[in-house]
Order: sequence, then C-alpha cells, then structure tokens
Amino acid sequence: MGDDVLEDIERQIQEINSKINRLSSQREELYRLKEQIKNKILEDKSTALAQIDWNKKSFSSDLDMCLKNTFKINSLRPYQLPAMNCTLSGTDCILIMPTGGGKSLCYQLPALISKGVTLVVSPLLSLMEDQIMALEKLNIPAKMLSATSSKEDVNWIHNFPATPILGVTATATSRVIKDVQKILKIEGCLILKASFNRPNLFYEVRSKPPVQKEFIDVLSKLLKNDFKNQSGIIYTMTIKDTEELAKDLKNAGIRVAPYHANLDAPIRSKIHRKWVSGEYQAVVATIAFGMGIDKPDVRFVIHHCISKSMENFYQESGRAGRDDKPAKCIVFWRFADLARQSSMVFTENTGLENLYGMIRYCVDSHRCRRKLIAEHFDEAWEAQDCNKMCDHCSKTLDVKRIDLTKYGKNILSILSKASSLDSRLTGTKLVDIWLGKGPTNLRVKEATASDLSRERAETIIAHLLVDGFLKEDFHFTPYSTISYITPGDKAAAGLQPSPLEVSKLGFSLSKDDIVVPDTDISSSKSDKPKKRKHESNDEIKTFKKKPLVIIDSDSD
Ligand SMILES: Nc1ncnc2c1ncn2[C@@H]1O[C@H](COP(=O)(O)OP(=O)(O)OP(=O)(O)O)[C@@H](O)[C@H]1O
Repeated sequence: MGDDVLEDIERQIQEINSKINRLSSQREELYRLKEQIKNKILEDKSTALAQIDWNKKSFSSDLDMCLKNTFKINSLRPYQLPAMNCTLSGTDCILIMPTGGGKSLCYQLPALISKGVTLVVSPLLSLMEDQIMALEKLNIPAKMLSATSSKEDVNWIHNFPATPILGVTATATSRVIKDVQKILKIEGCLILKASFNRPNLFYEVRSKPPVQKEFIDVLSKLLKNDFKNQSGIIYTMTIKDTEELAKDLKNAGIRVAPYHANLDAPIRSKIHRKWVSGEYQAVVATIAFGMGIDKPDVRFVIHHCISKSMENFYQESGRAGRDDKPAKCIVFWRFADLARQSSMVFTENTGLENLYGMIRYCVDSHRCRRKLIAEHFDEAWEAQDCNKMCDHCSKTLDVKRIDLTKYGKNILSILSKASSLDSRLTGTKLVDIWLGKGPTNLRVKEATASDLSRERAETIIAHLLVDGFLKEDFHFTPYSTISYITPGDKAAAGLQPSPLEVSKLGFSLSKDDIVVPDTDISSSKSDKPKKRKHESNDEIKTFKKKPLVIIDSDSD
C-alpha cells in the first residue's frame, strides 16, 4: 500500500463529490421547475376562471329580489355580479375595487341569500362598527366578535373545507395579490379588478389666492352659486385651519361646521348628523373625517390645502359622487402649502416622495388629471376614460415645453450666494430674491427674473423640486420645522432641469421663455409620478359560504 492507493481514494472521493454537486444542482433545477409548473397551473386556473362569463348566469334567483327589497339598490355595478356569482358557485375569488366601489355588497348580499353564517374578520374596530351599523340600518341581523385577521384566524378558516373565500381589497399591486393568495391558500382563484376610474368625478386644480379674505370670497361664491343647495366636504390640513375656515365661512353666511379629531364624540356625531340631513351645506374637516363616511350625494370635495399624497387625495376626493351622479373635486394649490405639508411629512418613510406625487398633480397643468391619478394606480386610461371630466381635458389647450436651464442656473447662483453669506433660503424667500425683492445683499443682479409673475416663479421652483433639481433641507427650531431650499442631486451632478410643460391653464409664456421643440417631448417624461412604494393600506376581506367568512385586513 502506498501513496498511489491514497491518491486513488482521493480521486474517487472527488468524483463522488462532483456527482453530489451535479445531482444537487439537478435537484435544485427540478425544484425550480416544479415551482414554475405549479405556478403556471395555478395561473392557468385563474385565467380559465377569468374566461367564464360570470355576468351571464345568476347563481341565485333571490339575488335580484334581495338587492331591491333589502338593499334598495336597482342595478349592480361592474364586477359585483361576477364576484357574487363566483363565490355563490363555490369558487374562491379576489376582488380589487376602489374605495366606495361597493365591495361590502358583494358579501353582504350572498350572505342573505345562502344558508350559513357570514363571518367578517377585520383588523379595525371602527370598520367592524361601520359594518354592524350599516347592517342594522338594513335590518340584517349581525353581531360583532373581537377578532383580527392574524395567521391563526386564517388557518382557522381553513378548518372549514370546501368553503369559498372572497378576498376584497381597495389597493393592491400584483405582488401583494400573489402574497394574499398564498396566505389565504387560494392560489388559482378568480381575480377581478375593477378600474379605479371614477368617471362621474370632475377633477380640477385652482390657484389658491394668497390673501385669506380673497380666498374666503372665492369659496363662498362657489358654495353660494356653483354648489347652491348641494352637499360637500372642505378638507383642510390642520385643526386650526378647520376652525378658522369654518368661522370665516359662517361669517360669510354659509352653513358649515368644523369637524376634527379634537371634538368630543357627541359633538362630532351631531355635526355629522346635521350635515347628513342637509342642515349644514358642508363640513370643514381634517382627514379625521374620512373613514366610514358614506353619504351618497356629496356633490363637491374641496381641498383647501393639498393632500399629503395621491393616495390620500384619491380617498378624500373619492367621498364625492358615491351615488354615481356628477360631482366636483377641486384642489386649491399654493406654493406656500408645499413647505407646510413637507415639514410635517418628511420624517415619514416615503412621506416626501408621496407628497411630491401630489405636487406633480397640481403643477402638471398640461396633462389630464385623470391620467395622473391612473399612473398612481398603475393603470393606463385613455382620453375617453376622462371624457372631458377634468380641467385639462374640458378645454382645448395649447401646450408648450419651456427650457428651464437658464432659470435653474439663476436659482443655483442665488442659493450659492446665500450659502456664501451663511444664509439659508426658504422657498418663499428664494422666490422673493429671484423676483428682485427681499434683502438686497442676497440678490444676484444677473439672476433676477423681474418679468416673471410670482405664481410662475413658484410653479418653476415647485417643478424643480419634484424634478430633483432642487431639494428641501429641514431644520428644527424649538417651535417648528423649517424647510430650506438647496441644490438637489441632479444639480449637484451637473445635470439640466427637465423642461416644464405649460398650457394656457397654467399661465401664458413670458418673453424670456425658451420653447423646446416638440421633437424633444419624449425625453421629458422623467417627471412622471413615481410608483407607490407603500402598500400598507391593503385591505383584505374574505368571504366563505357555509359558513360564509370574510376577512378584512387594513393595516393603514
Ligand atoms: N350597485 C350599487 N348601486 C348603487 N349604490 C351602491 C351599489 N353598490 C354599493 N352601493 C353603495 O355604494 C356605497 C359604498 O359601498 P361600500 O361601502 O360597500 O364600498 P366599499 O367598496 O366597501 O368601500 P370602502 O373601501 O370605503 O370600504 C354604499 O352606500 C353602498 O350602498
């Protein structure tokens, strides 16, 4: 026995090792393939289910009668019948439908016309209470149990075999839907996705007068003339704004009341009642007045101040026109509100990114407002989906793209001078100096845009902020947080600002504007709203038959 025997053993071991490696890669590959085929089978199952015309057959002859007699509803909205038919036939389903779309009916009605019990599992007590209140109003027997949609609950539901589940959610990306299917063990179920478009809502952005008195005049004219005898909501940013605005509008002879979280519950419900009965024309509210509002004939939602995200804006403006009749959603936009909001949201995870989505909606006067909302929800709507129901599409507009390179340079030189003098500039102060006003030592003669209107200068700066050419820098004082403007990453990298697209809606061109030829238009889309990152308010409800089960999870 010698070295050659050892070498031979070593060689055999290596051969075995490489066989093991090869086999384990093969095994990995087979696992991957198995997973792929399993997913494909489930996807095919979903696709096959989607090809069935769930609108055609009614799985219960009682459906129509119950709809009219119990719910006093004459006809179903798109996707309601398919969702009901699907679960009534014993098939699992996920239904994605916007807020106020009518998801509740999709499990409440089948609960009444089939045997067994419907269990609603909801993480929010207030949502459970809303459900109970709504059902009691309709004389439908309902009881509340304290439960949440934890994993245990979901597993518990699966102790009931062969019971169809309906998951309903207002917002969910396809990735979230996949997760939900896995958690609820309903992979391969039917997926129904209703459009987020609310065709009866007219979207509009107006410039907010800088002086409060002027603004009150504008608002009271709107409420007295355009919205005479109509009901609405005016959203403000803070409780203080709510109180002041309600007082000013009352003084102007409008029947309004403030509504916010600091009011005692009995006062709040009294105001709510008076608004529902029409005694108050509008409530002036913080977003506390949101969840659970179900007044079908809200004809206008006015934003006295921008929302903190497009998501919030969609939810808040979505309170209008739940009866499917036309309603208006007007945002009053003013540059100063940007810093007010940003200094409140910048500590939140995606707070600034979300707010800038809202700013784009306000500043982007050259694009259909509805399209901007659609992008936010990962949907693509065409001009006919708007049907002239926004301030952009209802007018014929002459859109021009203007080059902001020169303006960008002006602003950078003003910021640089301020920095060399150890000064910091808020947005308002920056606009002052740019327009040749404010402290003389901070002005830069060659960088003064004396011919620009204030509104125009503010819009350009807002655009440069959301474009990343400028950025906000937040500083704390003992009493508040201040937003200062500094050069953004784009400027630091020596890049040019994106052109600004303006239309007659925004403002007319000034003699100094350099118009970019149309051929460049494709390159200007860098300012598209970023996709939502947070999916925190996904709301899942599931529904089972015999017993019928609903899970509702809303983590927002
Ligand atoms: N087919 C219909 N026709 C008319 N009104 C309907 C119809 N379906 C539902 N509604 C009404 O629409 C309103 C909103 O319905 P619902 O509360 O079920 O919405 P939702 O999708 O659950 O909203 P949220 O996401 O806010 O919980 C209710 O007043 C409801 O009665």
